[in-house]
Amino acid sequence: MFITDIKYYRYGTPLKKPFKTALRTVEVIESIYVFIETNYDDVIGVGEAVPTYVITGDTKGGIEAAIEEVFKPLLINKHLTVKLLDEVQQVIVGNTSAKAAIDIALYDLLSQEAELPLYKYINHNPGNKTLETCYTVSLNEAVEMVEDGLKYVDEGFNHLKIKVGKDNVETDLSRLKALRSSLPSDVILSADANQAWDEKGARHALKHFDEADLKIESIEQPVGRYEYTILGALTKQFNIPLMVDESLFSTYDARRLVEVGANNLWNIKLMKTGGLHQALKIHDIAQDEGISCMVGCMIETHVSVTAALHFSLAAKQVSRVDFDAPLMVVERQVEGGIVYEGAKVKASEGFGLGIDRKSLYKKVRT
Ligand SMILES: C[C@H](N)C(=O)N[C@H](CCC(=O)O)C(=O)O
Ligand SMILES: [Mg+2]
Repeated sequence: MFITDIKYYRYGTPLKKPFKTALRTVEVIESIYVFIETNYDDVIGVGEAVPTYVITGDTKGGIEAAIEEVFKPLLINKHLTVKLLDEVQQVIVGNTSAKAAIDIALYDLLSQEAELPLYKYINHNPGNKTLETCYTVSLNEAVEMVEDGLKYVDEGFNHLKIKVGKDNVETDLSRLKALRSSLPSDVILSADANQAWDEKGARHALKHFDEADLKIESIEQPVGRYEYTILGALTKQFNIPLMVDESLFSTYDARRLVEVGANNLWNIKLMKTGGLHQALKIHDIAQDEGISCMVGCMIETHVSVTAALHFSLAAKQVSRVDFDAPLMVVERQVEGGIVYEGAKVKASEGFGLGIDRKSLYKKVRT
């Protein structure tokens, strides 16, 4: 099988309500869907990138330029082989979202060719596991956050990830207290600060989180992306487990995080790693170090989140997932792929991603 063309299309999917973090507010998922065509008319690989420039540095124009100027010349007229996965990572630095879309589409093709669902094709520490996604409560006033939290619990979600870090710590804690006292006691609450604090601010916040005794299961990314040493020091100093998110893009990051002792929990996302190929390498480092991983997502739709699900099913260290973004949309654009049953997430039948590629292609092209 060889690659004949690569097509890509922008497509906006409105959210039911704005998604708000300490870093940004989003109202529409701005996907770039990628289709890799082959010499077999009915065999296409599909991928997705999103422009989360505040985290990855990737814009819509940048993603398209990387595909047009770098990945098309690299891939068109090449035979489909596993070697291409390495070449995609090496041909350009950065550009992890464009790499993710291409890597996902290549994995979709490779697993279709092998006539296997993607998670079986990866065959990397295969294990049968049941995964449940958490649901994120956006940063709003306490009353609205409690209202949202109650709704998500009612819909079957037992783990809520609460966004913090935009206002002062006292305000964050009053929101968390309101949630803790309004929700059933067995609901797991975690927090995500999205790099909100400097070192002093993080120490102040984590001290108060420890003292408040609100049974917050973990807190994600208290400080900026390159603050590896501070993350290590905070991990050692405070009781609340720290989850690394924005500081973990590459195997370099993973090794740095191990060195400094930021080893409680890692959040792996395909838009940061440039797809599954690098995510598996980060996973291997986590496995060697006994670090438990969550697989998360940006504000993405079903295509890239389905790829993240297959990765999670195949990767032993992945014990939790944050796949709520596709549930936030007004109307689902993609048929097939990830199946949600309340909080439970499953892969659909079918080879590769199990997505109806042709109907998506038809929809986004017009
Ligand atoms: C959508 C997911 N639940 C989530 O919270 N992801 C954020 C980043 C999302 C974005 O800004 O697109 C995270 O874990 O930091
Ligand atoms: Mg996060």
